[in-house]
Amino acid sequence: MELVSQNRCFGGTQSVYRHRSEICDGEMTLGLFLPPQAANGPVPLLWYLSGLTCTHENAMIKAGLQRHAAEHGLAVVFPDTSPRGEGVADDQAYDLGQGAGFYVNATQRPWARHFRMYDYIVTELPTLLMEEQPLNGQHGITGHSMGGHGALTIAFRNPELFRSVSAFAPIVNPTRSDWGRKQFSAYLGDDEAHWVDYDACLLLAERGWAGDILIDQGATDQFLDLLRPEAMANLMAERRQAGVMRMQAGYDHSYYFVASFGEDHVRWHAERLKAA
Ligand SMILES: N[C@@H](CCC(=O)N[C@@H](CSC=O)C(=O)NCC(=O)O)C(=O)O
Repeated sequence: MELVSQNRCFGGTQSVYRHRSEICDGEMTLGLFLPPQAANGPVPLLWYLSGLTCTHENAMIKAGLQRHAAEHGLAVVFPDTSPRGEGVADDQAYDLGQGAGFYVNATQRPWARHFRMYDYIVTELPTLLMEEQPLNGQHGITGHSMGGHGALTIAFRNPELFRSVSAFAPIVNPTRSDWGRKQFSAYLGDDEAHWVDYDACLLLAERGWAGDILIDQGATDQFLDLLRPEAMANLMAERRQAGVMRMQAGYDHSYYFVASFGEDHVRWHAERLKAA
């Protein structure tokens, strides 16, 4: 990975790297926070997947996770939300194409060549980070909105890699939402059988999750009808799934909401990754 920038941050370092991705067939950018503890030996890694319109930078500069990660000795990676560049397919809408990869492996033209964010997060980037950074192989995953959808679906499908999971205002049931149906149709085609692997509610119903789950959701989020938190709440109750789902009074969908509950999420992951 090529270092783009590095800043001292809460006794650790906040870096930005660029690297060639074989999976996405192009250049990808990411943020990586290393806590002060990483100077003394490998540390666990928390993955933060961002939402629609975000780059690697939004959460890195707005969520305030570094202070809590430094306290608990966790590294945090902030990947981009899609491949980018002039030769990469895009759409004029904010919720399709660049900045809106939905953490799937696209199978349809013109997306299939570059839009392979599921494999990028699950296979290529973990390998690269483990090779080059002081990480101990314990991974937790969280994310916001589209990134919350990514965190839940990726954890549920890869419990051997991701030991802890949480989400902020996730899209929990994209096969029943306009934040999902439009994108899955474009990226995966119209056969809905191919969408099942990317829907957190459908995956949890089919596979369960052996650990517990933390979800925070603003009760006055402007996108509640698209996020469908009630589908996950009902399912968790039906399945008797261990976890905590909190409807936070007065909070919207913004990074003010994420920053307000970031400390709880970092602690959640630290407790579970250190116990692993
Ligand atoms: N442009 C749209 C919505 C954009 C938006 O709210 N993006 C959120 C994530 S939404 C789900 O994935 C976000 O994180 N934005 C970046 C930020 O820094 O706030 C609109 O305006 O309606």
